[in-house]
Amino acid sequence: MDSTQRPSASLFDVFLRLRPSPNQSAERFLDVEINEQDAPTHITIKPPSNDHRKRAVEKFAFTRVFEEDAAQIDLFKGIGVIPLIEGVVGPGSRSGRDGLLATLGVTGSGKSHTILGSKSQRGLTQMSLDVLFKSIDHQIIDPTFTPIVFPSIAASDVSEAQILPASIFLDSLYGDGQSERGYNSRAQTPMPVCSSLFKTTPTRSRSQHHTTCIIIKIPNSYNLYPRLSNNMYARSSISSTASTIRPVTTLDSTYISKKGVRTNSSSKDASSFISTAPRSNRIPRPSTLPQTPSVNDVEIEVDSDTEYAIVISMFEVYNDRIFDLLTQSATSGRFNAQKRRALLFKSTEHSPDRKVVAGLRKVICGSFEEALMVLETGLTERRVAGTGSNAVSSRSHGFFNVEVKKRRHNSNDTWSTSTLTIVDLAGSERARNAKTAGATLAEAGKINESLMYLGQCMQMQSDAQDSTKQTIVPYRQCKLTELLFSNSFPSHHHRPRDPQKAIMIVTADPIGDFNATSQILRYSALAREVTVPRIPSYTSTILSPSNLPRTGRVSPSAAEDLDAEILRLAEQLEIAHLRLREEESRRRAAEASWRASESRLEGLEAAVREECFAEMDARLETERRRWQGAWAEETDRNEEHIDAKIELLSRVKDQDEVVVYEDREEVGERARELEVENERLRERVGLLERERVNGGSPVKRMRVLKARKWEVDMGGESP
Ligand SMILES: Nc1ncnc2c1ncn2[C@@H]1O[C@H](COP(=O)(O)OP(=O)(O)OP(=O)(O)O)[C@@H](O)[C@H]1O
Repeated sequence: MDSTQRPSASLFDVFLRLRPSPNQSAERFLDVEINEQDAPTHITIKPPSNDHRKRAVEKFAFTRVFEEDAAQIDLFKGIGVIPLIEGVVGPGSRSGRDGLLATLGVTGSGKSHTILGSKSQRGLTQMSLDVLFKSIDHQIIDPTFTPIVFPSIAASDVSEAQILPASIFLDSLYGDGQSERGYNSRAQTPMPVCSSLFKTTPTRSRSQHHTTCIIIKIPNSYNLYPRLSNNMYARSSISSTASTIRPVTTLDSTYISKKGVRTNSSSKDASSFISTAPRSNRIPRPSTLPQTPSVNDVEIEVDSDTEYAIVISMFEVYNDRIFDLLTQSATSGRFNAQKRRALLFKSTEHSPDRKVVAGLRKVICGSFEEALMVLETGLTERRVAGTGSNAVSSRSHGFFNVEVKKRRHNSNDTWSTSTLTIVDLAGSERARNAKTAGATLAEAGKINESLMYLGQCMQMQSDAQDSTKQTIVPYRQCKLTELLFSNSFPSHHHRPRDPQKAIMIVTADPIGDFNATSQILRYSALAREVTVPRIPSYTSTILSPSNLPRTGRVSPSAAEDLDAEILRLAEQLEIAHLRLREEESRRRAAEASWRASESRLEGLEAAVREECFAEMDARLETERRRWQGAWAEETDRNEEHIDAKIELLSRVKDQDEVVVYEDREEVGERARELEVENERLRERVGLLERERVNGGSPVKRMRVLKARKWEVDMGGESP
């Protein structure tokens, strides 16, 4: 069992992180196999001693195992997050490659701690953002300072999103004068001092490009904050001429979102979401968030001739439905799932080859602080409810998307986009342990179901190791697996793209729930092995009649042997159970992929039918036209024939008498005359024919041409 022998096309690098336990004396069911030369990659699990039914020892292989003493920074540097960010940024002038970083584990095992950090420690998300912003600091384009770029950034979005700069987004939620001053100082557009309505003011972006934006004085009756009003008008000016600029209340989705595409939320005008936004004290303050571990020593390669824009969006998958985390008034502290509108994961007009979450609100962040505030805002919105297993348990799968847009410096090129997606999965749990009830129990059911599907998909990865067969990953079974895997395979569309690079961190508590943990390890590990301690079989000897005393009682030594045999049989039974469960999960996966293939076949059949019908229709039409042409030709010929007959008859009728020649010479003379006459008439017919073709009625001309064309099509010679 070697974790390094993974298939080259493996979907995830899988790392295991063990959670430290405050209770050092508790019995561990999980042990790490120490590797003298290298970092550990294997663990074994043994059922706890109080569980008498099971004795099988299972061994699992991971890309790397991080023990309890591993710090956040060890994870950050040890699992390949830095290459992942580099990939997304796209070193040099290369375009980026999407990256996915996710955590998986039993509830309370440390997923959120790893990915989002704690009160004192940053998580992988914050460290990734820090490295990203630090690396592109001087090349980042912020529409607050460079409003002219806003339309091009918005136009590069393919997901019918509602895009807005962070300053507007944050002000709309927290704009009661309590925003972080550090943040405000960046967004402070000069107050209008002009007496006229419009004034052009040169502004300077962080990257030192001179731009001009229009500052407009807004009447206070709009109940907006002056700074916000100015910002918004500055943005309005991008797409409007002075004469068409409308009051702030009419700033609408046609400006904010991509051309003409309106989402539910974006159909509200800006003032409505601003004026209804609650004014809360709970504004996230970057300065109070943890500053450690520091990633100042981490550098990634960026192209100096490139400018970047960072667009952040967040959503959660709750009960198999997708909800935007940046649309609700996060600071309200209340949550009303009824009011939230689920979003679709679908192909859009601008993204026909790839499904995207359509209609999200996306925020352009010009700085690390802004990104942190947006992240905190989304996290507040995320559904969090206390359960028996974990006091602050994630009840949904949270997705944090960082889109890195890049284009040549100072150019009008379109932006290319790569996305780093960070996922904090909800934890699996046993309802019995979690003591959940009602809606929370139903949530747990959905969470476990989606994780089961995820498990099936991941198991394909370890199965692919043993077989040379191409495995089909049944990822279309639920939203979660669709979102995680739909980008995992190479695109054969006209715009080929690399599959995403993905990292999965499995978190486990070595003294936690054995059953739940072992289940997750089984499907997430890159390889697995089951062993049972061998006990010789005494059954035949013990139970042989010669060994049984005549009294019918079993001697103490025979009883011990019997116990051992029962134990051995119980272990074999346990292994059989394990294998059965595995087979069942394989069967489910096979059924799912069978269903997926069936639906694909149905699609193919429909497409082929469609094609056949279209071809048949086209042929019928050609045949009909050909027949029509032939019919018209025939009619013309008949008409001519009848005309000729009539002419002949009328000529005969014009002759008063019929002359009978008896002299042979006279007959010959007359025959020659008739031949000459005949020749003359032929010439005349030819002349008339040509006239008819050149100067006849257009309809007749068409008929003749069609008939000739048909003769040519049918292999005849053109005249
Ligand atoms: N490596 C660690 N070091 C220190 N504390 C940790 C570690 N991992 C987890 N914890 C602590 O354990 C508790 C539970 O962790 P966390 O909330 O991250 O679990 P979770 O897996 O995200 O749970 P859920 O799925 O229910 O959201 C938290 O108080 C967290 O601080």
